[in-house]
Amino acid sequence: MDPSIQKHFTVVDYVIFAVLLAASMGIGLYYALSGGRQRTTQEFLMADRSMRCLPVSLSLIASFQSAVAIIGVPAEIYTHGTQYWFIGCAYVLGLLIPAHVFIPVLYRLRLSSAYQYLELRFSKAVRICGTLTFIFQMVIYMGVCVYTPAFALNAVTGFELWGAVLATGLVCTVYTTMGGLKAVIWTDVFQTIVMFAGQLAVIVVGVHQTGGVSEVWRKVWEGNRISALDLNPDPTERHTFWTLAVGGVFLMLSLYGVNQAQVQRYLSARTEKEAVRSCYMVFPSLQLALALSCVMGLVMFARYCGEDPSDKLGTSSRDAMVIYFVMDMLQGLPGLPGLFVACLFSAALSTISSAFNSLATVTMEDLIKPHFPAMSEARATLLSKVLAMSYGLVCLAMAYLTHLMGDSVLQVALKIFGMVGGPILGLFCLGMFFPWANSVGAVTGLGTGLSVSFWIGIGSIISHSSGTKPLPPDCSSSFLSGNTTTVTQLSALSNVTLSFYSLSYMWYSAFNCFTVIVIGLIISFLTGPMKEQDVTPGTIYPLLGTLFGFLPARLKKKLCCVTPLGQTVFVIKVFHLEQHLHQPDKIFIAPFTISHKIITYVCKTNDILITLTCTLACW
Ligand SMILES: O=C(O)CCCC[C@@H]1SC[C@@H]2NC(=O)N[C@@H]21
Ligand code: NA
Repeated sequence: MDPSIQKHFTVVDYVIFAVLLAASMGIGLYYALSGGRQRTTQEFLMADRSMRCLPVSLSLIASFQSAVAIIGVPAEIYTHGTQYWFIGCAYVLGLLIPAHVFIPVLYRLRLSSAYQYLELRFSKAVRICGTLTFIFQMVIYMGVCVYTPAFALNAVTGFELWGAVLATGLVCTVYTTMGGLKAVIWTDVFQTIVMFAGQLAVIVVGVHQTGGVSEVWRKVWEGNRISALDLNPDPTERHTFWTLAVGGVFLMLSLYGVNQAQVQRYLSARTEKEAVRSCYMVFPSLQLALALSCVMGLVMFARYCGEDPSDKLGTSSRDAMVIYFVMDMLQGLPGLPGLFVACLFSAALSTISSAFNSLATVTMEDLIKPHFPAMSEARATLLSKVLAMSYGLVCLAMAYLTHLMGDSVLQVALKIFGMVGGPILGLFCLGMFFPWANSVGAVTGLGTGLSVSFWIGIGSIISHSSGTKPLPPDCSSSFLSGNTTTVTQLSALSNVTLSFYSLSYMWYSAFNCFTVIVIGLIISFLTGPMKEQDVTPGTIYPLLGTLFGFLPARLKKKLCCVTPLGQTVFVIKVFHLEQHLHQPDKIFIAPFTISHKIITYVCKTNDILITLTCTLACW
């Protein structure tokens, strides 16, 4: 780092940063000493299921909006243009489906851990697999979230790297351990406000110092950073409308539909309606968060016109460059650098605390309580606190692992979600939408999904086939070419495996989700599909019942009467004539809604009589 450009904090900045940490601790302490004083796991892990939709919705945003997005998205926009902004289109279905599919099923089962669903629907083994997969995903993700702000600060301000990591980790562990989910949710609310404030400050000052909005727009436009709608269907193309708006839906479902950190927030809402409303309220705030970080990237581009400050910064990472830009903008304004650092750490703390708390919850609910049913409430709560602490230490170790990953932090985080979150999403979809899926199919499907996802994920890192060359850095209009020769186009000439490895990481969630479902179904059919009566009521979401839901009432009435949570089944009963027992020895169940009338089609072959009966009513 060239000392002449090293940015330093004034006392005011340190004070603001310290105030942020103190405020978070204060909220944690308040909830440790008020209410039920966190004496029961219902309060510690589920906030007494008493939360209203506003704090829940702000906490839902905070959980997956960390320093990774605050730093990674501007770096992405600076390097590749605004194509990434199209991920905002994925937020529509990415929140509607959780609100109307996952929340109703999971809320009505009154769970504490999302993975209890897997035991109800499949078996304990499936639940354990789901829990362990979730723990693996969140521990790595937490490492990235702890490491990112510390690394970025160290790169620009010489801020002691591991000192910052320790400070963040410890503060977070303390208030999460003491205040439980209530403290985590209310600190998330406070930290989300600080996060937006910090980003806004940088944008306002940045635009002002770059010569005003029109000047910024001109440079950004001529620098070819406003990406057109890229409808290229090539799945190896890193960012296109399809990979972001469609692939992004599966990414959102894996986070906002079935991830324990979010499910726990839905379950902590007072009523199902409050939970659904909180999901709706996430939409505008998530769009705002996305817009702020994208605009920050554009302002940064207008400021530096894509020049590569690697030599000055001593690191080629665009992530560090974002901090350099911020310190450069806010340098002369005492307090603002401190505000941005507070914003960075707020984003990190709110994500890490959510991760800690959800990890402690699933470890208690899924791995410990089932083996120690007689454990006293006091001991269980104490153990939950010890778990939160130990996860804090594990994530510090994972922070170091991130140091080795090298990729842009946004890319690392999104890859983790795709590689591990995708298969978990597939497991839940297999359970909810396919009643005849069984436990063997579920476990095999998950195992296959994870193996394939790591094969692609690690393969892409080793073969360096992922990633598009950055856009030409120049601001002048001469670079309006825009057709960047991507690595993948070159690789198209090579054999299939390479292009298999160069599948865009934005398709990982969708691809892995479908792998789990397809393998899960095949194995289920081979090992004897589940029978209707064996499926726990309330664990199936009758897909077609809802798809038909939009039909006019008259037609719907004719098609199927509406009963709450009814199971709609299409039963195929196979009788072997010689037995004449009329005892079906095979029943296949599919969640089709054809009609509630009992229609029996009989087809006689030489020795088998098959009756198709469509029964019952739809959702
Ligand atoms: O910020 C992070 O820690 C992770 C990167 C963003 C995660 C995804 S991207 C789509 C969705 N929108 C968000 O704000 N977070 C998630
Ligand atoms: Na956060």
